Amino acid sequence: MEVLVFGAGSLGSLLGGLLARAHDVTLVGREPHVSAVQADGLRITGAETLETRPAATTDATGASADLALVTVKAYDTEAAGRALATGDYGAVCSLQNGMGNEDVLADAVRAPVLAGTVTYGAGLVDPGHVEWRGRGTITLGAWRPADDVAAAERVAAALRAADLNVTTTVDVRRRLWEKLAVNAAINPVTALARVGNGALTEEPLAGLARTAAVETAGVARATGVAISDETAADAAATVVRETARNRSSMLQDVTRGRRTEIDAINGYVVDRAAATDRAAPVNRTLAALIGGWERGAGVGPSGDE
Ligand SMILES: NC(=O)C1=CN([C@@H]2O[C@H](COP(=O)(O)OP(=O)(O)OC[C@H]3O[C@@H](n4cnc5c(N)ncnc54)[C@H](O)[C@@H]3O)[C@@H](O)[C@H]2O)C=CC1
Ligand SMILES: CC(C)(CO)C(=O)C(=O)O
Repeated sequence: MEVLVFGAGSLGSLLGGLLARAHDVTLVGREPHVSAVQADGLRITGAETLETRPAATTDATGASADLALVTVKAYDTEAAGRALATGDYGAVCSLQNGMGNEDVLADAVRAPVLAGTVTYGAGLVDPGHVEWRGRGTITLGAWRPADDVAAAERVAAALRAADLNVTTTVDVRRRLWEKLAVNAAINPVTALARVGNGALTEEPLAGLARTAAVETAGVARATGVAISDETAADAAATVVRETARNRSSMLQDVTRGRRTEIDAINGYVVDRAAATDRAAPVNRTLAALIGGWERGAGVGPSGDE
């Protein structure tokens, strides 16, 4: 299969490198990473060590592939959609955190849009070198009911052919909302308190994170997605325990002075709460504090290094 990975940063480089074991992969990224991959290939270290040689480019204009995986940060999805709209793809699949990405892509491209959640962990440590920080699972599904569910099965089979751990779901919206509850609970609390994920096992941060997750579940239900308070709270608490030694992506962003994905996480919860006449005071406060920091620190607009 021809696979284009739009957003060759941490996650995109890891998945693109792993997929290159079985498929014809092109990474779309930025310099100096792209030149390093073109010159010396891509090195993966960590959970496994391997060297692969995907193609790499900074310009996807007019490209075509059986599958485009989107792995840019949420604030770059519109630009990714515009670039992908110039090309021809069998399917376009977002593997990003946060909500709203799939709708942006579906409005931009003609191909079926798939959504996926990823619990693999990755970090780009040097140009041409990505660290595989955790094995995980990819859960995929078709975004719009009219989209071909068979496309999700084809993509899942292709990813499995490269030894990725993939499941499919007929209810990917629910899966995305569950992940949203986890990110809404952990990311801003760790970023604001400047603590690793494990600190959220103890009060007062445990209670704050739990309230953000439960509030997110209430907003999900108001939009027609059935997630119980317990499911959301337990999902967040489980991820806190399983990733106790990790620093969340939002904590890493604020400590590096980079834009965060707050708008697509707690900001999204606040928007959907307003649209369904619900209150989401904890998510609103967390979003306002991180958003206020972003404006005060002058980060963006692309958030890139
Ligand atoms: N890093 C991880 O372990 C995981 C990340 N995610 C999610 O995956 C998404 C990506 O995260 P990361 O890989 O960590 O971010 P990242 O910032 O490392 O990678 C994104 C890359 O996209 C590139 N990019 C953005 N716009 C571009 C454009 N127009 N043309 C070419 N390249 C472009 C940037 O240069 C950057 O290198 C986020 O939504 C994140 O929340 C989800 C699970 C795990
Ligand atoms: C699950 C979690 C919170 C792990 O750190 C994450 O997805 C992130 O840091 O963005």
